[in-house]
Amino acid sequence: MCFKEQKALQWTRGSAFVIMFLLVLYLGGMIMSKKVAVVTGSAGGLGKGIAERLLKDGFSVMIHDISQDALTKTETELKDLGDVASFVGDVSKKADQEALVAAAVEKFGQLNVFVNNAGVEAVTPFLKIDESELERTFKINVFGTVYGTQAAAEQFIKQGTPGKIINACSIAGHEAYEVLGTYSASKHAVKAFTHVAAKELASKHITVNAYCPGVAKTKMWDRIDAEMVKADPSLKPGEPFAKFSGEIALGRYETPTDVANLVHFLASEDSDYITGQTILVDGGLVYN
Ligand SMILES: NC(=O)C1=CN([C@@H]2O[C@H](COP(=O)(O)OP(=O)(O)OC[C@H]3O[C@@H](n4cnc5c(N)ncnc54)[C@H](O)[C@@H]3O)[C@@H](O)[C@H]2O)C=CC1
Ligand SMILES: CC(=O)C(C)=O
Repeated sequence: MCFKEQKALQWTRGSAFVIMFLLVLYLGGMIMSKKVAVVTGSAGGLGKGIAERLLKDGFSVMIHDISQDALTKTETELKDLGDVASFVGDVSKKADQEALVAAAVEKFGQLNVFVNNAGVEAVTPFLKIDESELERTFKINVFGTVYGTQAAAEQFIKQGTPGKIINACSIAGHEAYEVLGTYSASKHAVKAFTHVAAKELASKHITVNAYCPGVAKTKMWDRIDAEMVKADPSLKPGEPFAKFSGEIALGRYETPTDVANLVHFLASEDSDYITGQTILVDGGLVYN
């Protein structure tokens, strides 16, 4: 090979190396710049709707639930929408929440949004509320929200990036409803923790807000309806749901999409100047 040919070969090799290097940098940047969201309790109901919307928004999403079977089914359903992975855990256990954040970071490289969606209802006349109901409801709805917020905030601080925490509150966090005393109290506690976490974490560029749905026809409301009928035998199945949703000004019950539209906004840069807010998304039911 003559000197000219050797030079040309060297030049070609050098250029190929530079192009490969730039490509790796570009693809790496693309992967790292893709924002990552975790949604707890997202095997079904409102959480699944939120996960679906965030995937469509371009987030990589770690879905999560206590129910392995439901979670696997949902992951399969969502996988054509984008980067989705799943993690089984119990929000009421601090170690599970830390493991959830670690799994999201290991899978997708970072964390940007954490949605404390998982929650349970409790339907009992006040005089019959017992220790096990108080413990279960507060452990999942309140301890779960605190542990999720702590685990996510620790990760944002470690990354040195801003972050967004979005909690599931409820109309029951603004009003208190008969036979929903324990549930209402737990959602009032979620509201209080949303306020205080927003105040304490603002200096770290972490925002904390909540969505407060009204009456959505998920499995939760199917159970509430059944329990309300049990508590008042004069009611027929479907009547409690019809009574609650009949009071909605916009004339229809809520869908997961209605809730996901608000969470989409709270997860986006458009909400960067909003923190400590518990926003009603109820079609016109509670006004404050
Ligand atoms: N459905 C409604 O009308 C309203 C719901 N909300 C709130 O929205 C959130 C979602 O509600 P829905 O989708 O209706 O409930 P849902 O009962 O239909 O779904 C909740 C999901 O959370 C999971 N989950 C329950 N306990 C868990 C735990 N310890 N750890 C991990 N996952 C757990 C369940 O397996 C389920 O997949 C809840 O926080 C609820 O309180 C608030 C207002 C109204
Ligand atoms: C389920 C719920 O959040 C209610 C009844 O307010």
